[in-house]
Amino acid sequence: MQEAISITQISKSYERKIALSSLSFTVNKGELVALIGPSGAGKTTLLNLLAAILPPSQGHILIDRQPLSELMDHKKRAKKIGIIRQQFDLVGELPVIHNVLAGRLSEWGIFKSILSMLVPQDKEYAVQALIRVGLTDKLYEKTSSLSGGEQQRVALARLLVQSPEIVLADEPVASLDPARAEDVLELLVKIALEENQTLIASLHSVEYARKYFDRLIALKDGEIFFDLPASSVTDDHINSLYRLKELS
Ligand SMILES: Nc1ncnc2c1ncn2[C@@H]1O[C@H](COP(=O)(O)OP(=O)(O)OP(=O)(O)O)[C@@H](O)[C@H]1O
Repeated sequence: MQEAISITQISKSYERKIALSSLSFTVNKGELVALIGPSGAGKTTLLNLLAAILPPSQGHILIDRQPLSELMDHKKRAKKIGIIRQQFDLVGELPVIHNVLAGRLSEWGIFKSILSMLVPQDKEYAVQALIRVGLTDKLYEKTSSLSGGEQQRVALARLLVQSPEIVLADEPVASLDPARAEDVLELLVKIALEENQTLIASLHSVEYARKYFDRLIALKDGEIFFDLPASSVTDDHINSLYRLKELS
């Protein structure tokens, strides 16, 4: 098994708050990992460290055995790591095509990026991606006029166009109703499998985590509470993970 991500003794503090405390684990290429745990456990912080949005206070992160801190070239990093979030990170005022093509920005120079705002460049990438997420007829629609589920599909299409090796998803379906949430999550996992991507997603739904992912890493109070294959996770594990302090 080839290693995609390796973290060693990672800690992160915000002023005096310790958000993550001495975490170590590795993730192999192509693994589907769900991060679960109560609110405030440190899931977003961990994903932000892996995306190099935040620096760790201590410890090392390796991506493909290279220090993440050395992966600073924007284009190279975009090919390695993509991120999708609950709030979609789309520009609502722009037509769908521009938001999808934003996944190509790291490939383009400044001139092509500006030109694309007038005449969309590499349009075929966007068309193909939108076909794969089931939004063929929405190319020129204003993004904010789409439903939440459709907007998250636009974000998935943008990720398809970016085509990173590792996808970090921070609560990707938290703002959707249950039926749409499951649809979008199923699509995210399907794309990861088809593209041979490594996927790490934080999820509030333990049910979806067990159903769609290979491995569950549970965080509690900034530490790993368990790290198990999805098939080995029992109701007792879940109950003690979410049990309130005063009851435990
Ligand atoms: N910018 C910040 N400044 C100070 N404390 C922070 C900051 N961001 C997060 N924290 C704290 O760090 C801890 C971990 O937060 P984090 O957002 O990573 O948890 P989470 O597991 O993603 O929670 P949720 O499921 O509610 O999104 C929490 O106690 C939080 O209050």
